[in-house]
Amino acid sequence: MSPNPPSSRALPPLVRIEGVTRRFGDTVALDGVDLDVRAGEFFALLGPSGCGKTTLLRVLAGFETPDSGTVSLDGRDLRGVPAHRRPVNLMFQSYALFPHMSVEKNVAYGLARERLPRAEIRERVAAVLATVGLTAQARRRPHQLSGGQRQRVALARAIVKRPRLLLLDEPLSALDKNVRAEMQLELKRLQLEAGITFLVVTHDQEEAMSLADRIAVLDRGRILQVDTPVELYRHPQGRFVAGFVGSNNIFSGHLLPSGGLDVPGVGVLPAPVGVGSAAGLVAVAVRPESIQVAAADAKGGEGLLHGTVLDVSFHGGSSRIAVTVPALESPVLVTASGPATVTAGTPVALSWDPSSAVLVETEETTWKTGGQAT
Ligand SMILES: Nc1ncnc2c1ncn2[C@@H]1O[C@H](COP(=O)(O)OP(=O)(O)OP(=O)(O)O)[C@@H](O)[C@H]1O
Repeated sequence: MSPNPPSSRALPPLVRIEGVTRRFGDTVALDGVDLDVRAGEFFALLGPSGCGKTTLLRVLAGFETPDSGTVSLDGRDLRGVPAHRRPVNLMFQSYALFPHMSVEKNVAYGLARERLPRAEIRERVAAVLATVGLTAQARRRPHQLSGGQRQRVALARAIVKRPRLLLLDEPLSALDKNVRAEMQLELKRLQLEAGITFLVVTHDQEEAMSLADRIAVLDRGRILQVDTPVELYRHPQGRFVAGFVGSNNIFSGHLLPSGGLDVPGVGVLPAPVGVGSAAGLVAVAVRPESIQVAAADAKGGEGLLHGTVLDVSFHGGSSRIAVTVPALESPVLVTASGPATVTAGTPVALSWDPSSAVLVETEETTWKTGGQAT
């Protein structure tokens, strides 16, 4: 069930970020960022290391002041509102638990500082510990807990204050892979139950895809695209997003008026249809699962990409095949369902439906995305 029913889309955003820029010396950490986050949304900021994700969270939390631009929450300008007076909570990467305090004391800490009545604190802490499944561990200290349990304590501590907005900086990065998958589900459940808007920062695209209702992709302090996971995957705007969100094969060439993409040294490949003509070099992306692989002696040669299997790996439900193609810098990646029928060293021909190819860059758009290689 979507926590963000269509009717809520008409509401004004919970968070509105307009033209926010933050520089550190010569580094432009945030470069004119505009972003709206809706109430009740699970929103992810996704981007490579150093793109400005943490700085944006710190601006929202009130730990960082933008050089220019504004941030408002529920329509209220946050300029001049100190961090502790914002209805916002930031959960740190390291969880920052007090080692000498029990789980329940860690969770109660923020409420005690607000001088709430003891009975209310006890009640709220007990309720939130039950929500995160830590009632039995209430008396333990952080070092007596597993990584996943520590993460739950940090979440409990953030949720118990009932913020309007919870900011999570790489919340699952300290956990190993299996626990991470479990905690992703847990985070989603908690978000729905607590009814709090979550803004999570991650450099892990799979994590962003599985958690978020919408994702903003950042690179070098700029937002490149804001969309649902499905839209980002299907319609990436630009080469960077195409290469960063899910794996992709990107071919550079010229679109032919008769159809097809003429890739220098390779030949004419199936290209997207209905994109009109674009002068100059363009980049076309084809997802690994859209590519069919066949033995190289398959009939015909038109629109086929010939290469040699470099590597095959089996992942349970699917296989990943890497194919080297002379004149292309990186191997072409193919995902086949089930075990692969080809082995390393086999000459193969690759093909795909033109409709599965997406035009992600033209010379006109290159400057907007910075034209990064992926
Ligand atoms: N206090 C600071 N002083 C100087 N430079 C800073 C400061 N904080 C951040 N930066 C720089 O600003 C840029 C953005 O940093 P930020 O921490 O926001 O990136 P990030 O996307 O969160 O990266 P990561 O995923 O590695 O945490 C980086 O180049 C970083 O070195």
